Amino acid sequence: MHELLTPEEMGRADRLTIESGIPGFALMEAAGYAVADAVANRIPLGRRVLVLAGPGNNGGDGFVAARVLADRGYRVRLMLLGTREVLKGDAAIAAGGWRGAVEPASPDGVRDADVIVDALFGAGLDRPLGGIAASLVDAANASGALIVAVDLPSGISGKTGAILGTAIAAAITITFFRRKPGHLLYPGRAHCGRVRAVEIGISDDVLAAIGPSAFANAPALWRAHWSAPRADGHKYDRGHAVVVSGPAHATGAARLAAGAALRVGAGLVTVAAPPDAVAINAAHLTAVMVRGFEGAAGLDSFLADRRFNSVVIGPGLGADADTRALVATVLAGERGVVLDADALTAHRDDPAALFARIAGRLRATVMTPHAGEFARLFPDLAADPALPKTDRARMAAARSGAVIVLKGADTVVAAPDGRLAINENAPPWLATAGSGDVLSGLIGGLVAQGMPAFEAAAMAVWVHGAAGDAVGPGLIAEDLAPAVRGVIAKLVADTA
Ligand SMILES: NC(=O)C1=CN([C@@H]2O[C@H](COP(=O)(O)OP(=O)(O)OC[C@H]3O[C@@H](n4cnc5c(N)ncnc54)[C@H](O)[C@@H]3O)[C@@H](O)[C@H]2O)[C@@H](O)CC1
Ligand SMILES: [K+]
Repeated sequence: MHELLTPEEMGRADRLTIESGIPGFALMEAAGYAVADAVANRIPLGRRVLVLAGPGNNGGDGFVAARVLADRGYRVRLMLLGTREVLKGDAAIAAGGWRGAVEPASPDGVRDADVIVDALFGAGLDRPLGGIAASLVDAANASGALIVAVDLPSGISGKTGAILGTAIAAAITITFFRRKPGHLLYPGRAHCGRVRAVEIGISDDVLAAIGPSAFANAPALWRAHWSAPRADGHKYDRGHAVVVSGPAHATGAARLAAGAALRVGAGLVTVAAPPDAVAINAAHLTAVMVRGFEGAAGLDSFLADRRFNSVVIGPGLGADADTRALVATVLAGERGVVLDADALTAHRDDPAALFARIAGRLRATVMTPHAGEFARLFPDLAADPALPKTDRARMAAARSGAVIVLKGADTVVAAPDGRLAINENAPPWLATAGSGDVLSGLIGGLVAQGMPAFEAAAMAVWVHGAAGDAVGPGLIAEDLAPAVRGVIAKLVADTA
């Protein structure tokens, strides 16, 4: 159930199902029943329900839910946005089954309800809410009633999670078949409350025919590409990750990354340090090894050892020409590379030169920008307000040839081939100094173990979120690597 469908893909799922012989109204009935069940599961019989129905099929679902809830003994009122004549097709049939009064839309009438069923707009929302629709939404939000949204909170784009005008703040959202990107992307996510995707009679064959390319970031997406150590295994089977350290005054980031790479299962991890930073790194590290190198030429001979199979570079380095030279050296080798922080910012004046180096590579390349770093490398994509975060990440991946981890509360991982994962397990405690260094180390550790770039990046983002969740309030970056242990243990147990 980790596949996501855009509203457009969901419309295709609907059409393919209807073409296969299932009437559209059967889908609407199933949808309306599921909404009624969601209300009935939480609210005692006899309570007051107000259904806000819109002019399209989302409103049709609302009519069905109203009928079912009234039949079950709830006191149901229904308010319609527009006149009955606007209802077409299945929505008109659904309205025909509703025996109660149809109240005209009026914000003043949005009161005296324990529950509001928001069936104003779903997948068909195509412009910002204004006028009476916006007033109804604002009145519902202010009413204090528990709001159950049908498919999407009205005003939220299912494709992008953007608020179009104003939007319902739901406690529960019942969506159909599969979730939509707008349920996972902010600000939409914050408006959905708890989201449940329910079956309404669309078959998995339809899913296969559509071939979704966006997914919620869950173990099902990458678990098959990661394995626990073999019983007869050896540390040399688990890869050797390298993390490049900054100078003496900026070494902590590399150690955070190195510790994370080791915890997530790399067999060996070495911090490659400039001469002035060897001693300080060595003083702080135990299982992680330290070796010195001097300049790009020094790093090049260091990396001549083919057993190193991933390199994390950027944290603590400084956004300057020396860093660009080190990055060029690292990218010239045939091993997985994670570019983070200053390795990205150092290329702000000529991102195309960086992308040209990545283009020729055969091995995994992952870039992990936060929004600011992203804007430095992809200023046009960042500045285009019409592009949702998903499209920005996808276009950046296609342009650069790297897997892009566009970080944030709803981190998006995009592959150059268009595959996309939206992460949803990161707690706000992760927004703290050094947290990103840990993430780049996790990716480097997984790439060292032989995982492909997209799967490694998605798994690392998920492990990072789960570790952050395990630590909880008061989290500092140093807590994350130790917490990875429990996350991996649970992953192994769950999929044993
Ligand atoms: N696609 C499917 O598989 C199924 C869809 N169903 C329901 O159908 C919904 C989609 O139905 P529709 O495509 O009719 O779309 P909606 O019911 O979401 O809305 C479409 C109507 O709203 C109008 N509209 C859009 N934005 C507006 C705005 N800002 N202000 C005023 N009017 C606006 C449109 O002109 C159109 O009349 C889904 O969200 C879901 O609830 C369900 O019945 C079950 C099956
Ligand atoms: K809705």
